[in-house]
Amino acid sequence: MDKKIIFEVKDLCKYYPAGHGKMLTAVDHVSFEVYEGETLGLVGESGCGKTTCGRTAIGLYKKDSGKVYYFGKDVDLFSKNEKKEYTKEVQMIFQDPYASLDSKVKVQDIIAEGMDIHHMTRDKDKRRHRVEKLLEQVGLDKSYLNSYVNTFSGGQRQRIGIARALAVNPKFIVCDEPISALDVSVQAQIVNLLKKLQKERNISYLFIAHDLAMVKYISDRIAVMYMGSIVEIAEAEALYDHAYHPYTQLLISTIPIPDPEVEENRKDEFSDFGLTSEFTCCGCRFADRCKESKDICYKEKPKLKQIVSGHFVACHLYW
Ligand SMILES: Nc1ncnc2c1ncn2[C@@H]1O[C@H](COP(=O)(O)OP(=O)(O)OP(=O)(O)O)[C@@H](O)[C@H]1O
Repeated sequence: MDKKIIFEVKDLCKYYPAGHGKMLTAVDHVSFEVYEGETLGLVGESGCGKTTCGRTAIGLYKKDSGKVYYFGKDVDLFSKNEKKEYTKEVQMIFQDPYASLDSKVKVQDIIAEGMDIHHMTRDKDKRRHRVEKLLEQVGLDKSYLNSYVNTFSGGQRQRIGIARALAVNPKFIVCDEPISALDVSVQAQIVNLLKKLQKERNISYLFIAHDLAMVKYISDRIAVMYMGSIVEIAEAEALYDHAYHPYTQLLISTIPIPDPEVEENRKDEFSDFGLTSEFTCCGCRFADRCKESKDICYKEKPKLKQIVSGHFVACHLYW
């Protein structure tokens, strides 16, 4: 059976003013699709544009160019009602559960915020009952209803953030590094909760992360981002078994191995590349860091092309 695409971006671009009349290309002609019920991981180093990409894709930031389709329909052509439905069905879970939840607002009002905005119920008992159910679904006691989050741990706060997103029955959630601000001991719990909820509700996720081990665990497919562009996209297993792009290979090689000797040698290997954020106006942005770069890599930006079924790579080494 064919998988259904629920969300798609084509040639998405986002620029930021960078002073002296210059613009920073944070998202550079990015295209991807998200299937119903799947998790698409989006990985890359800090500052490569993951957050900007996620936020621009769902309209939290205004795009400079490109198209976004939801269930095949161009979101720019939505009617007022379709737009309302879209903003209900597409939600976001934020990186920092301390900054994203107002500590002066009661838990039940935080969770019910979207329900109130979308007038989902005017009946106070029904509203409370629904919030209690959501608290249970995210693994919190319903007695927290009238509490404030300032006494909560990071993990508990993130569960509230998840309940808030779930309250409006979303079909697609952008999870922006939802575990990176949490203790390692609770990270797996939150990821497992997201997996459980996805199974129960057939939600699709765009899961933004820089922890490759965790993203492999949660994702069906993974897109690798480097300086604003997607350089490789494939099924999670395929990407880790056989990464084609030299940048993906480098990223995978930096996943920690619990052996101090191996780690020491690998540190040297990684530092050879040197972290550069210089802008290459044409050509592949990874060329300066790539051990295998050729002339063409400095002249022409490589296009994302399918190398084997379902596995796309933007690299001149293969064409
Ligand atoms: N509001 C803004 N104005 C100007 N530049 C910005 C703004 N927001 C982000 N940037 C820049 O855009 C680039 C991409 O940032 P973004 O936060 O999207 O990356 P990221 O991959 O999500 O990073 P991180 O993992 O650290 O959150 C960075 O160079 C960042 O400094």
